[in-house]
Amino acid sequence: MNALTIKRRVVIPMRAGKVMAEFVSFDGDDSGKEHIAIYCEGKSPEKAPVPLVRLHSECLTGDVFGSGRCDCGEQLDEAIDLINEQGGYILYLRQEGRGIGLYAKLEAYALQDQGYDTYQANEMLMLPDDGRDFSVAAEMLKALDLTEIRLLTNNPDKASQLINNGILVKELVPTSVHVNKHNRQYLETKAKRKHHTIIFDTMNK
Ligand SMILES: Nc1nc2c(ncn2[C@@H]2O[C@H](COP(=O)(O)OP(=O)(O)OP(=O)(O)O)[C@@H](O)[C@H]2O)c(=O)[nH]1
Ligand SMILES: [Zn+2]
Repeated sequence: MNALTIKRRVVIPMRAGKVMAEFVSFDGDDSGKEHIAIYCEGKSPEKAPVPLVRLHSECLTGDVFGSGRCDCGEQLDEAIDLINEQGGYILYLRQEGRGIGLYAKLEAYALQDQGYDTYQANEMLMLPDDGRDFSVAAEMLKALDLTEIRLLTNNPDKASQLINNGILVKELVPTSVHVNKHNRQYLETKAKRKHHTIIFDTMNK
């Protein structure tokens, strides 16, 4: 993965002006994917000397349309709340469907409707069960001068990929789990097959 440099910083008032965020674009990524960093200064930045960072993989269905098949939309809202409070960054990574793209994710959903789990469905399509390479996130962090972070995630692979790419993850901050009858099996499968730290006894049915 090439080193990246900052291309542009632009302020965007989010949530009807209640959350002021800076959107940052980058030069140097040959993949052509338009990954974005979203920065909030935080209302009490002195309380969190090591910045909070969320790596969020794009999920059009969840992030934009509030799909109940996953919990991406709720997790994104939570991350915005936290960085607005504590200060920090969301790296919004254009890795729809864990890297397989939106159309393929819809194919995978159709297979899940026939009984396959979230990883088997990808494999049935001859696609990686999780094709995400987070080295680009490490390069985005370096371009932002962030080499020590607190990482908001339940996914151990995000932390290990960042560490392997030169980022010091000083703390793992768990993200909430938002369960419903449509996404329970998806969440359970992530915990079982990919060791996500998901605590089910706090989840509603
Ligand atoms: N292929 C596939 N992708 C899915 C499915 N459900 C959700 N996704 C994608 O999974 C990704 C979820 O990303 P994140 O929330 O950043 O990551 P995570 O691995 O769940 O880890 P956390 O940091 O703990 O939330 C998004 O790109 C979604 O589009 C599915 O059933 N199949
Ligand atoms: Zn989702």
